[in-house]
Amino acid sequence: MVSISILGAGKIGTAIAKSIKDNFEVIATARSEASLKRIQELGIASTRDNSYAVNKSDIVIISVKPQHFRTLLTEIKPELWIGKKVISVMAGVKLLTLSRLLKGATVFRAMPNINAVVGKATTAISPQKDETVEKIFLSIGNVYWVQEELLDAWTAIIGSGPAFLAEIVDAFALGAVACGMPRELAYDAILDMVEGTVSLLKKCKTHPVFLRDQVTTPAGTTIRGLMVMESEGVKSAIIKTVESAYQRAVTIGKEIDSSVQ
Ligand SMILES: NC(=O)C1=CN([C@@H]2O[C@H](COP(=O)(O)OP(=O)(O)OC[C@H]3O[C@@H](n4cnc5c(N)ncnc54)[C@H](O)[C@@H]3O)[C@@H](O)[C@H]2O)C=CC1
Ligand SMILES: O=C(O)[C@@H]1CCC=N1
Repeated sequence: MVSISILGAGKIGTAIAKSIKDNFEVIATARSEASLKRIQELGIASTRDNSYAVNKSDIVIISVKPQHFRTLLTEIKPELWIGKKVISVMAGVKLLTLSRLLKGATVFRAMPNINAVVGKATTAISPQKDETVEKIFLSIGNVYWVQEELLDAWTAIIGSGPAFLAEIVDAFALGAVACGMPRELAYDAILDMVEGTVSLLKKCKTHPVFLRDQVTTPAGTTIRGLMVMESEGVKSAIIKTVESAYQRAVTIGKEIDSSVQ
């Protein structure tokens, strides 16, 4: 069985570990006693020793925060990278930086999202297709092989996107409460509505603007809401939200890269 180590089993690392543990031999690393125990309770081997984990595995997934990457590397003997496939899910960190630091390894950069927790992640991977790497990420959802140039944008839209959508869902719920709807009912109904809208957009391959126009009855309710969205700059705010997250991914990449020159 192919063995995989997951270095830094936090939110994303643990979601990946849980999904692949039946098809791969998995060992996950963490720093605190509580995290090590939490991983063990999921039926996954765990250790604090990153060198030991890398040494034991064919494939390594790096899922610490970019800011913790350098420290992590100091804990691993450089010769251990030779011959390994190493997949980084860290935001921003470039393939060039990875191959500079992980000499002798074949490096991949993947960007999943938190929907991995329910097997519905949407992951982009670079640089080129590898069956085992693809199998790992198919365990948590859909996989797209893309050019590395797209990964920072992917991070901003697909990686961070669940957080932005969660904010929008919450805003809908607050609106519902403002109109007198009980909060719990509002959340349930809003999530149903979001799911249904997504199905409609996907199934009919409908352009979002066409769907909007189908809902918008002349002199009806929707146009009044759309007028407020327009005057409050909601669309523009969302475009800027994504762009700002993208810029941060680019900056993280530069910061990590310059720290290893
Ligand atoms: N949370 C998300 O939705 C997504 C996160 N990512 C990326 O995944 C990475 C992890 O993000 P999260 O899981 O959200 O963060 P997290 O903070 O939940 O997980 C990181 C874990 O690594 C551990 N860690 C740090 N240094 C370590 C070391 N030297 N040895 C062992 N463990 C160590 C931390 O204690 C923590 O548990 C980041 O680089 C982020 O950019 C990518 C896609 C989505
Ligand atoms: O916020 C972050 O930096 C990470 C990357 C994508 C989602 N979470």
